Amino acid sequence: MGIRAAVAGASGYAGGELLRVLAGHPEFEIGAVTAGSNAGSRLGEHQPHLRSLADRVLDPTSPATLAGHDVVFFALPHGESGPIARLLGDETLVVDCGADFRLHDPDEWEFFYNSPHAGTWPYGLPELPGQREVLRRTNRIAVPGCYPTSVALALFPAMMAHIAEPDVVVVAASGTSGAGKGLKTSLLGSEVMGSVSAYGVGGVHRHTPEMEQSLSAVAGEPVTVSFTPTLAPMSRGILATCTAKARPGLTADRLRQAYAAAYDGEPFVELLPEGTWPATAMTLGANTALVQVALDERAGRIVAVAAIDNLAKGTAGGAVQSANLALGLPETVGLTTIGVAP
Ligand SMILES: NC(=O)C1=CN([C@@H]2O[C@H](COP(=O)(O)OP(=O)(O)OC[C@H]3O[C@@H](n4cnc5c(N)ncnc54)[C@H](OP(=O)(O)O)[C@@H]3O)[C@@H](O)[C@H]2O)C=CC1
Ligand SMILES: CC(=O)N[C@@H](CCC(=O)OP(=O)(O)O)C(=O)O
Repeated sequence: MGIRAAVAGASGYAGGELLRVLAGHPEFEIGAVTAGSNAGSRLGEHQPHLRSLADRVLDPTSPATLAGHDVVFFALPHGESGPIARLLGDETLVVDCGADFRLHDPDEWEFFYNSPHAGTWPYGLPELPGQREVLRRTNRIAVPGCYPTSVALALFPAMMAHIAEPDVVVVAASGTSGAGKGLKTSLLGSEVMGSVSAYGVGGVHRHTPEMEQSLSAVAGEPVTVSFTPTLAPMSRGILATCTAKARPGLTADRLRQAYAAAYDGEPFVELLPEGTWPATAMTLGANTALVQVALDERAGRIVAVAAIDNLAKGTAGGAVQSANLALGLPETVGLTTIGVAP
């Protein structure tokens, strides 16, 4: 008998990707699959690509339907997981793909999410210094946001090596699945196709404090991030272009050495060969983050670029990677670096 896992929010994009990963994972057995307004319907109506699970019926999302599992993955809108998670016992590993438990500072939470802070759980990004050990000893995991995953992986080596000033500019492009399944006019095919647009401009996007939290912890000093998200006409993928002023005397060799050292032996993050730049298409369907870095000597800035699949390393793959650690399994089991193309 495998590790029994429930997925709350199974009709959504993140829930669907969790089920795709779990269905191919040798240690997991899929238990309850739950939803909100779509409870009572067949999973196959919402996730037609998950053929072997098509006849499963979605239960309502409640402590009763989620009880009795070894692991519960939440893929609900933020604000929805906290009240239910509190009622699950310590014997259950709870992994929240939503934002509820990511931030340490309650004031930052209230400012960006306009609701009371639910609390803080260990952050599910094993690549951050010391985080793997934290995740091996926890029964609660806050999965990072998709943009913050890409930005932390692009910049933490520079912050850790103290070769970058703590003042960062990020422009990142996301595919439309990042916004979830909810219908929004700006996400209609006719609006998105053939155009790239900025949104959440001017320090108002809720992922900004999460990026600052990770980078500040690694740098050992407050790091400010000016973040501009953009929406690109693709269904999956994030390409984050991040720059920070270089500390005096930094050389291109020293910069590359810092990144090579940080990612040596990492199973899911690859520093690409010099001259090759990440593209979202290189990561689709894989739990991979691809990183490249250069020193812009004219401007005196470090330029780091990361590509991920927002639903894979950016959500479900990252969630399973962290859950593997918390369950004492090999970190890589059930996850792949082999993507799909075109
Ligand atoms: N999409 C992405 O790239 C990423 C998403 N995440 C996070 O994952 C979570 C889910 O996102 P995503 O899959 O994109 O969103 P979707 O809108 O695609 O799916 C939301 C899911 O939550 C269910 N749901 C909605 N409201 C309620 C409720 N009140 N009670 C119970 N269930 C409810 C929906 O069920 P129903 O169909 O019945 O409405 C659906 O299953 C979010 O917190 C998001 O921030 C994190 C990183 C990246
Ligand atoms: C394209 C798009 O709209 N992206 C979403 C990313 C949010 C996401 O999924 O992250 P959370 O887990 O923090 O909700 C946005 O900018 O709000």
